[in-house]
Amino acid sequence: MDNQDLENDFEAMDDHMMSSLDTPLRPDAFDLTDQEKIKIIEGHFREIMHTLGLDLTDDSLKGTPHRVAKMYVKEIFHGLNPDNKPAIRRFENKYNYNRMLVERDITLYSSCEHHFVPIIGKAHVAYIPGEHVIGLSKLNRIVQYYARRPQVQERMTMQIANELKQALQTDDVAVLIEADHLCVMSRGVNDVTSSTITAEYSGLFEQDQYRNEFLSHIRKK
Ligand SMILES: Nc1nc2c(ncn2[C@@H]2O[C@H](COP(=O)(O)OP(=O)(O)OP(=O)(O)O)[C@@H](O)[C@H]2O)c(=O)[nH]1
Ligand SMILES: [Zn+2]
Repeated sequence: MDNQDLENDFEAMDDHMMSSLDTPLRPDAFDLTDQEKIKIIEGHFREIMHTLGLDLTDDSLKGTPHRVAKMYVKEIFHGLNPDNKPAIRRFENKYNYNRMLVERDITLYSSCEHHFVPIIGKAHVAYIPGEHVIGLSKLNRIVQYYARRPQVQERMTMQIANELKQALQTDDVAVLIEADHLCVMSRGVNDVTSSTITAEYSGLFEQDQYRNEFLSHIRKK
């Protein structure tokens, strides 16, 4: 293998690493309107319920296909559509606040992409402002946007960290997610006590001093 091959190989690897951070979407993912998606999903979900043997003329069940379809498109998978990405306005860091800002215990509801059952947990995020700050609630909104799609926890953690870096124009960000996966708790291995922790540290947070400060803040109650 000559140098050029090696370089091409690294580039391909880079591309792969970049794109593997994105939620896998079809190129024509946004050709349908929300209303069209709801209609199609409703039909498929009716089929699933019918196949399971449920009586769709029953008063309590007949609205379920539509409810599930609307919930998928408008609520729990709302973050698949980039139109729903939170608008984030950057403000000048007028106060020159340059210590750590931690937003802890952010409620996180997501869905496991392997089983389509809930992932429930908390996200803790931190950054060290450079020239810019953003509104506090935008940190929660970024977490919620990436949570509201079929996910694996590792990718969700990285997606949130990357978005924070872009929004805040700094590499000094930390994200830690602790979550319970219903697919582990209520089926399969049926383990109700284990939980999953993932973290991403970049910039100054790669240093022990900053990482430990972040960890001590999120441990305090
Ligand atoms: N790495 C990772 N794995 C996950 C996540 N959520 C669910 N999984 C795992 O995805 C795996 C899917 O594996 P399979 O063996 O195909 O699925 P399964 O037969 O239902 O597996 P069991 O859950 O062991 O019964 C399971 O081990 C899940 O626990 C996640 O966020 N990250
Ligand atoms: Zn799962």
